Amino acid sequence: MPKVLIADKMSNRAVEVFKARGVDVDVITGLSKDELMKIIGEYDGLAVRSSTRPDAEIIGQATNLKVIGRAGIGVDNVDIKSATDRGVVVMNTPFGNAITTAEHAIAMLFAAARQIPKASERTQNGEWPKSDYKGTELFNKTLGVIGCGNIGALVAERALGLKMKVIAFDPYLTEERARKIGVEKVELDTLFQRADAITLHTPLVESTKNIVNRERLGMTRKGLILVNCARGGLVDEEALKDALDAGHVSAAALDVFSIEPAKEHALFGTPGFIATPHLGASTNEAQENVAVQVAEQMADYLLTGAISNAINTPSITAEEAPRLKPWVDLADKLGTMMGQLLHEPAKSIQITYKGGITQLNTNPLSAAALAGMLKAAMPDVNMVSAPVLAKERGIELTESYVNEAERADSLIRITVETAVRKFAIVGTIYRGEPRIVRLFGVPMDAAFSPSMIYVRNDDKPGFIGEVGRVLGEAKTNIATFSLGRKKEGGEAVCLISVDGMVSDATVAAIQAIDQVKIVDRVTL
Ligand SMILES: NC(=O)C1=CN([C@@H]2O[C@H](COP(=O)(O)OP(=O)(O)OC[C@H]3O[C@@H](n4cnc5c(N)ncnc54)[C@H](O)[C@@H]3O)[C@@H](O)[C@H]2O)C=CC1
Ligand SMILES: O=C(O)CCC(=O)C(=O)O
Repeated sequence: MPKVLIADKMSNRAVEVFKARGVDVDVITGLSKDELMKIIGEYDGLAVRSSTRPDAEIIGQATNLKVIGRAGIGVDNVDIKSATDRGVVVMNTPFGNAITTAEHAIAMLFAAARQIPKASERTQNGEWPKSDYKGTELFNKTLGVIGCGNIGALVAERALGLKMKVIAFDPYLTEERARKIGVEKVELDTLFQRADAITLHTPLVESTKNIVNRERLGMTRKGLILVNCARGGLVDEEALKDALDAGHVSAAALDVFSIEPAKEHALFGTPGFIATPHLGASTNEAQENVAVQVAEQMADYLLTGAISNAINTPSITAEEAPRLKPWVDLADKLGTMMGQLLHEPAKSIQITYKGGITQLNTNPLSAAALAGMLKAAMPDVNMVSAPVLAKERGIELTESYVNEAERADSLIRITVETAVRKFAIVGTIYRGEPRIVRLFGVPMDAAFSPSMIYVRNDDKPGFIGEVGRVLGEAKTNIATFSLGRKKEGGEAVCLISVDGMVSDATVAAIQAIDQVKIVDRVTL
């Protein structure tokens, strides 16, 4: 039974889902990095929010880990590269807390426009400071949305409902989508120049770091309201403090900070400044949504191989997973065989899908073939890490699709090119079993088995008897013997399944047989 650690506080619904699905689950929150490193090796899955930060060192100790699930959207607390290199799937829950976070941004906008927190505090202190708080009406004002994805679009829709004008900057926002949401797509500087209020909804990446900086704040209208419920680091906090102190920015509401938890900050106490402690996703509804979703996704993956909302590998739906399984297995076996028979580095790999299989999601099959091929040199590679590792090693992957397949309903052909040769292996599934139907240009029909001997020989009499003699003398039992040849008397290929692997001496004895050109061992 797979075992999962929930390392951050999340709704107990996650535990209920894991248990109901047959996944063993421990909830241990507040662990130090050292404590987590000591126990992470026991777990197949790690579920986190934002406090736990699975970095390269933690992932390095996670010898059984298959999946990290983020109950939320931002995965900036997870070292995705280390996870990918170790073949660990990283998944998030992209929609479960989006509405709640959009509502928080709108709440922050109102709170900033009317300075509600300070007015409330002073009223409750008995001051009745009515004349100190003349706010800003939002009606008819222009809201600039930076990042118009899930949450940005939800904020835009709500602001339109408040009868604000909404302009948006997002390099990936199409005119069509902008029209559908009802926003005007503008350039970044235009947004800074035209907006009465700006709200941020991008991830923190190189292009968004300090996207609100001193220069851009200088372009804005006097009295600007700024809201950030996305990520700390999007706003240059020092420049914001100066703009608030100068009265150029009238109010700013931050839910997120460049360093969290932000227990002390230069902005604290600045007039017009409002802070919440990264509460964007903190509602019962959102927390239940993300907890249930992350537990279901992780359980699906651990129990069935279905992958949803993964950041670092293609998705496989729950319906697809069982249909793909035999083909993933075939692709892995073909790739593994190829990897063991190649004796020089691959430059490129071409995978051709033929027949009915072209209707399936072939991304996982290509990843499995690559993983199989790389396994000879990198035993820990898997479907998640293989595409990245292949790319890093300069191996070019191309995929092609042919509607018709010869001699079978569906075929997978893997062709690998090295500096000196080009090899191809073709396989199919017949009656539920993976089979090799062509090996290096020679038609054959062979099953895969854990130990195989591959021989390339001249098609001349006496060969089979000689191989039988060598293996008999080595006390090696032959399970199956498959032969194929291009033409009578031409080049032939032979795959022999044996019980247990043969020794170097046996390989040398086969190599010494007259007709033999090449002998190799394949272990699956
Ligand atoms: N405060 C909180 O508790 C929460 C914060 N978040 C954060 O909110 C942010 C937005 O989340 P979603 O809308 O779900 O993400 P999303 O991926 O749906 O949208 C992000 C948008 O930013 C855009 N973008 C990327 N680079 C950009 C750039 N240089 N300039 C402008 N736009 C750019 C993308 O095209 C995309 O449309 C994320 O950083 C997420 O981590 C999400 C949930 C809760
Ligand atoms: O889990 C949380 O409270 C933070 C949510 C968040 O920032 C996210 O989902 O990106």
